[in-house]
Amino acid sequence: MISFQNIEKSFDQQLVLKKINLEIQEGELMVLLGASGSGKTTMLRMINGLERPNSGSIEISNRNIDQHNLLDLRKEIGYVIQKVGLFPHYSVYDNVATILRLKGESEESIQQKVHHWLDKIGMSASLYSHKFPSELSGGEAQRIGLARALVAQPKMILLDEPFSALDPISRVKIRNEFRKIQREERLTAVMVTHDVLEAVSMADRICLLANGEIQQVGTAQEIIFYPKNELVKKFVKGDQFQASLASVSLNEIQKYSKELSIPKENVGNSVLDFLQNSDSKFHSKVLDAFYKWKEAKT
Ligand SMILES: Nc1ncnc2c1ncn2[C@@H]1O[C@H](COP(=O)(O)OP(=O)(O)OP(=O)(O)O)[C@@H](O)[C@H]1O
Repeated sequence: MISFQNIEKSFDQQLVLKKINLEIQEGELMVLLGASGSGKTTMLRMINGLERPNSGSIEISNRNIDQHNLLDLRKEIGYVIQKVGLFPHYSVYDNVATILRLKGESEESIQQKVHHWLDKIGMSASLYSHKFPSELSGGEAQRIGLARALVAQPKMILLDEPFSALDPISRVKIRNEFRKIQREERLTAVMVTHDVLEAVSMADRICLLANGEIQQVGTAQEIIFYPKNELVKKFVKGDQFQASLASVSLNEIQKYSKELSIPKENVGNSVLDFLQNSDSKFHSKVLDAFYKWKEAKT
C-alpha cells in the first residue's frame, strides 16, 4: 500500500535518510520509532508529499507518488500532528466539518458525520460542538484533531507524536480508542513516536530508525526479544526493559485490562515468562496491560 524504495534525503548536505526500503501493508499500523533527529517525521511527510526525496521512489497504492495529484492524495490521507492546529476562530463543529465542506457534501450529511465522529472519539457532540479551541483542554483538542482527520474517512492516516502532550491516563485511553477505530475501519496508519512503550503497545509492526537508517522492522516481540543489532538493543533498553517485564507478575497487571483473562496456571508467572512461552495471540493484550500498569506506577 505504501512503499519506500531506496529513498535518500538530505537537508543542507546532511544526509538524514539513507537507502530506506519499507513496505507498509493495507490496514496495518506501522510505528516509526527512533530518537530525536533520526528522520521519522521526514519519512512521514514524504507519504503525503510534504517532503520530497532526493532519490528513490515512493509508491502509494501501487502508483508512484509523482503520478498522483497531490491535492487529491492528501484528501485520502488524514494527518494528525502534535500541535493539533485547530482553527482558533472556528467552533469544534466547524473545525471537524471543514474538510467535508471542501468536498462539497450536503449540510445534512456533514452534521450526521460530525456528530458520529465526535461521539466515537469520546467527545459528546451535544456538549462540545459549540465550544471554541481556546475552551478545550490539551487532551480534548487532541481528540478533536483526531476526529477532524477521521471524519473524512481517509484510507490512510499519518500521526506524528499525536498523544505526547497528554497526561498518562488520557494518553492510554485515546490510544486504545484510536487503535479500536483503526482496526474497525481497516485504516492504514503510520505513527511516529520516540516512546518505546507507546510503540510496543500500539504497533502491528515497528520500524526502528537510527542514524538515518532502518535498523530493524518487526513486531514488538521481535524488536524486544530479538533485536538485530546493538543499536536496536540499546534503543529498546533491552536489559532494563526486559528486567521490568520480568519484575511484574501477570496477576498484578491483570486488573489493567478488562479483556485479559489469563489461564489459571499462568497467573503467578512474570510477564516476561509469559511472553516468551505463550501463544502470541495473547501478547498484545498482555503488553497493553503491562503498559497501563507501568503508566500507573509512574
Ligand atoms: N526542513 C528542514 N530543513 C533542514 N533540516 C531539516 C528539515 N527537516 C528536518 N531536518 C533535519 O533532518 C533531521 C531529521 O529530522 P526529523 O524531523 O525527520 O527527525 P525526527 O526523527 O522526526 O525527530 P524528532 O523526534 O525530534 O521530531 C534532523 O537533523 C533535522 O534537523
